[in-house]
Amino acid sequence: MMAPVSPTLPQHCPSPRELDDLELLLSGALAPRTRFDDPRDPDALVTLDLPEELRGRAVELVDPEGLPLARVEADGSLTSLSHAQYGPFRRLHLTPAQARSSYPGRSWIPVDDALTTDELNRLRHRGAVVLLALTGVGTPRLSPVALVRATVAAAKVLPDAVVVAVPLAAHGDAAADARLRERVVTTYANGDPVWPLPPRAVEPTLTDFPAEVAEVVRQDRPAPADQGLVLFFTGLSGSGKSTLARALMDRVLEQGRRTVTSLDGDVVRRNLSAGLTFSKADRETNIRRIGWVAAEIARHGGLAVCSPIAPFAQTRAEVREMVESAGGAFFLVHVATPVEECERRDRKGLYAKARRGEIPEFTGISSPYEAPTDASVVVDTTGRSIEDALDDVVQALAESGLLDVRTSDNPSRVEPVRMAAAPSTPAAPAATAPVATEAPSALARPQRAASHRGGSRGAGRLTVLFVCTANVCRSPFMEMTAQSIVGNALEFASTGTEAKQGRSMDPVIAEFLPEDVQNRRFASHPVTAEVIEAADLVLTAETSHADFLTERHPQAFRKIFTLAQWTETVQGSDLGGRHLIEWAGQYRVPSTPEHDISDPYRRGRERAQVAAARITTLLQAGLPPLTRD
Ligand SMILES: Nc1ncnc2c1ncn2[C@@H]1O[C@H](COP(=O)(O)OS(=O)(=O)O)[C@@H](OP(=O)(O)O)[C@H]1O
Ligand SMILES: Nc1ncnc2c1ncn2[C@@H]1O[C@H](COP(=O)(O)OP(=O)(O)O)[C@@H](O)[C@H]1O
Repeated sequence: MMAPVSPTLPQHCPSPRELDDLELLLSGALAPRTRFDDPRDPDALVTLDLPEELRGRAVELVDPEGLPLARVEADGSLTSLSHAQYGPFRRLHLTPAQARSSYPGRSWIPVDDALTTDELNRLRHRGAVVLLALTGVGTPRLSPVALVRATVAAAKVLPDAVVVAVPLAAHGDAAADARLRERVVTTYANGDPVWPLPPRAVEPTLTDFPAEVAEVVRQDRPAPADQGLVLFFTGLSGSGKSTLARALMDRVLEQGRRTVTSLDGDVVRRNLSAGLTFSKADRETNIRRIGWVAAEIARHGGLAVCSPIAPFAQTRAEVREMVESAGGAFFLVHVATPVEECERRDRKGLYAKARRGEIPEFTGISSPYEAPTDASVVVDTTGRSIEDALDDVVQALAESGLLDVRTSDNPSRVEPVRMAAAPSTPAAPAATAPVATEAPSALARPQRAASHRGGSRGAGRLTVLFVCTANVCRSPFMEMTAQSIVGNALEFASTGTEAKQGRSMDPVIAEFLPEDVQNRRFASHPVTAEVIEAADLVLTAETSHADFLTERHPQAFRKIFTLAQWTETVQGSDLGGRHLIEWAGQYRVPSTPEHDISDPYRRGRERAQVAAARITTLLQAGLPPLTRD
């Protein structure tokens, strides 16, 4: 009997294990148990863990999508509200009663792994059989869906076999789970013979299965290098998580074998976790969100690189669990740079603020960081170059068999460049990284078929792309002023994150263009992946433009700066051209709100004049170094 859905009851989504148990309780497969925490459950296995505030109350149990499944009373008794309608192989999920009426008089074979050719040969002599695929959380060595697929494939090899799927979960007590399994199988067989397969002496290999079964097993257990993978960097602010994560992503992208999704702490907080604070609860929510997204990426065989602080061991463990249950591998990198070094770097000035009490709950100062005990690799970046520290991660990854991005055979690898001139921050990397004595090697550059706006790329000439919002005011002003400053030494283009095609330049700011470029024709262009790819350097008006581009074109992040950030970064460097861009990509000063050139469009002549003057000053300082060899 189905009870009507009650809108007034509090709802609760049970864990995957509890959902499996619920299905079997409602189907009668766990008889004599009819409820969670049933006194007739001698092993107290089938339990329901309700949140404190719901205990002792009637509650509606819902599936992860909110479909009400059952009502559980204060005494634990259950009333079915609806049955799960979908899910792979749902048609094979029969209740014991349905199975009995559909398949009387057959032999029952409990199955919890793909069946080998030998095992199937034994079953050939059993006549009509039901292969009872026990697919619950934590039981099969294959994923639940793959177990059913493998069992269906195996049934086709037999003369007369059908498949019934039962989500019999494991509860963490091997002996009690074995008793429960026997009981469930007996309930299904209902007096018909049960033929368990004998235990295996050795683990089968792919050649031990019939071809169709082997194919299912192969797909479900990909080689480590083909598995979904989550690289999770954890450590204090300023420890080097983002730097190492980015450098690693570069390696992956250079290889071109895999795509990669970046879930950087700062970027996630501006998007997925916008509005969250740094309280313990909000940090946990933040990390769980990252974990959820990363696990979904891993589920589809992708690679996610996460770099939040993630200070709590329990939440990191939850992420590991999410990723592993999605079939992915979880590789934890502890960037263990001590707080003293992070504070000395203080790239964002946050430690100083935290010391002054201006930032409450700052990790490492006034909020805890629980160092992992389960890291796959631990890297202290103090006094080491980025490449050197990265090598620890790369080596450990290669040894794990999960990902090999070693580059000894890769001629395009750029060795660390000279660091004679560090950016103006006191925590300049020159202080922590050894100075390489050799001259920087030339960058190997991919051949590009198309160049922006049809302009042919001159021999070795660098292309600088300017970006603002609509490509009618700040970025065209940058493009034309840049041409006036350095002439043909560099190639320039501009675009906008929300630009339309073919709009002309704002006449108000155009008034302030240098004379030699006044009255040039201009038409706006929306940004495209090709435009970003074709540029050697991308300079934006505001941080938001740089973020916009970096999030959509993560492989280009090294060459994307705000104009003011670029100019500040390269001041004092004696490098030039491509080497300068490469160096700045590694050692940029952090972008700050003060770097933004705010939009003067339609805000009057005076604002336009201020913006024009600032852009001109920045270009005069930031472009000439690019023309050096
Ligand atoms: N109170 C406090 N504690 C720690 N960090 C703070 C805080 N307030 C702001 N920030 C800045 O936020 C970045 C850390 O965000 P995360 O999302 O990685 O933190 S957490 O994992 O949720 O704990 C961190 O960036 P990273 O330096 O990249 O780690 C800081 O710049
Ligand atoms: N060996 C190294 N590995 C990583 N970062 C380093 C290293 N040496 C110096 N640094 C500097 O330390 C800072 C680390 O900042 P960041 O990567 O943003 O840290 P986090 O993401 O952990 O906050 C950067 O300025 C980086 O250039």
